[in-house]
Amino acid sequence: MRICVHGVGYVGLASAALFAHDGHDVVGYDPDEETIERLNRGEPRTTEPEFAAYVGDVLGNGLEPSHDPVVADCHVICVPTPYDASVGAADLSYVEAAARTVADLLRPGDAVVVESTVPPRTTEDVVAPALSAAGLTPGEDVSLAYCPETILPGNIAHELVNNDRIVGGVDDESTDLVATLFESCTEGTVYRAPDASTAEFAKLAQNAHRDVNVAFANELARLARDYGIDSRAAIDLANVHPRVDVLNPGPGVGGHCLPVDPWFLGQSSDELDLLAAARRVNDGMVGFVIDLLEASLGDLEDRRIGVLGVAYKGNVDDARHSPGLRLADALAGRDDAAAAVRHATADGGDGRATDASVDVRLHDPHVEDDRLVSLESAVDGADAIVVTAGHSEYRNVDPETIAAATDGRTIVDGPAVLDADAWREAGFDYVRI
Ligand SMILES: NC(=O)C1=CN([C@@H]2O[C@H](COP(=O)(O)OP(=O)(O)OC[C@H]3O[C@@H](n4cnc5c(N)ncnc54)[C@H](O)[C@@H]3O)[C@@H](O)[C@H]2O)C=CC1
Ligand SMILES: CC(=O)N[C@@H]1[C@@H](OP(=O)(O)OP(=O)(O)OC[C@H]2O[C@@H](n3ccc(=O)[nH]c3=O)[C@H](O)[C@@H]2O)O[C@H](C(=O)O)[C@@H](O)[C@@H]1O
Repeated sequence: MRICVHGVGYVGLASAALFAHDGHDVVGYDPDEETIERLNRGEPRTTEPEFAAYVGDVLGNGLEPSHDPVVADCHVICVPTPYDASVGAADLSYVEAAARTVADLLRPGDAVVVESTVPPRTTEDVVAPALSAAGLTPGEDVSLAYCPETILPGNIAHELVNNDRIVGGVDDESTDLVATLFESCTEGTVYRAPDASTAEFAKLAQNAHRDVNVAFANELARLARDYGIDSRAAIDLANVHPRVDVLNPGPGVGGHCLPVDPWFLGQSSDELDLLAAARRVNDGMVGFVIDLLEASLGDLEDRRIGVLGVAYKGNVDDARHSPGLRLADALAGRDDAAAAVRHATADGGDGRATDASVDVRLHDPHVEDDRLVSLESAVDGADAIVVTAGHSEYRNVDPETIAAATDGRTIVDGPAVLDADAWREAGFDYVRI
């Protein structure tokens, strides 16, 4: 089958490679020139060697990167779906643009799959009408189904092939056709949803579930501090119960999925309550880190703080909705950060931005960003260091070497990746969430 994947970022490239490995003739279309050039050079944008090898096996050999979309038996839409906080809704402009592109290429009998994460009813109410505008009706002339992607950045090569899938079409024939396509290329079970909207809802429910569960761990961490208890020790003990599985607290929930998907779920409903509270708890962790810094340093005015890790979590290169960047903005007292934190706490949460102007130095070994400096510069003369992403590189940093460079002796270990004893022995006030 000839398949055209629209958008070859993190998700589209993975899907395109999956289809190519199954023997399909795949074109990976992206309007971003650099993305296509990188692929043409055989340099996919990933920090995961296994996934790079998986893509490398098919690049130019079943998977052709392209600046132009092409006629195909199946079109797969993997474009961005950011959250537009100014209007409190998903920005579906990329999905709409991709659907219009597909509409111009569609032939009777072709199939269209939406993989982008979208609010419930998007496939039915946004994609289907855009496709129909060019004359072919989904469910009658062409197939249309929603099949969410569930790969975990950090473990893409494994999850791409092994995760179960959900497929929901605008009619049974669409569901069957797309489910059969995925059954052929994956090892997991492919579940048929009653319709596209149920599949969209289920995807969002998965991410909202994780967001709420991280919020639970984060709230326990804040409670534990008030009792002078190490939250991680308490959580480990709580987890010995066979039906309890508390996640890890940390400096906040980042990435472009968990922080936005609960809002997608509540976009056309007034019922969002627990999920909104969880969002406030997770966004408020930046304020909690500032509390920890103040407890150790006192007033933060004119302090120098090294923030290590601006990726949204350990060992990835993606800095979207990064807790590290939000902390840096809040410490520097930037207006946009203050506004974001106020937004998160509008209902009385306790995240906050400082009024102080702090000299923040950012470091990350995986992310490309002009604001980043070397590790040496990030810690040089620092009053405190905060680890905000649990990259493997930070585990091996020698506390004695850092102590020789810093002015202060405060370290806040957000994801708890450091050797507490070693840092304490080097004279640091070691604090973990
Ligand atoms: N990154 C992840 O781990 C996961 C992401 N998702 C969802 O998948 C979707 C895509 O996310 P990512 O791959 O992370 O985004 P991304 O930003 O890495 O990639 C999206 C690509 O789409 C391209 N694009 C933009 N407009 C286009 C158009 N009209 N036609 C064709 N291509 C276009 C962009 O140039 C970009 O390369 C989002 O809805 C996201 O929520 C779902 C599961 C996992
Ligand atoms: C339900 C679920 O596990 N969804 C996954 C999630 O990927 P993502 O990398 O965003 O998830 P993650 O590893 O939980 O990390 C999200 C954020 O939550 C934080 N986090 C995570 C787990 C934890 O115990 N504590 C914690 O603080 C991370 O540090 C990070 O900032 O969202 C992806 C997506 O939809 O984009 C999805 O494909 C993935 O399967």
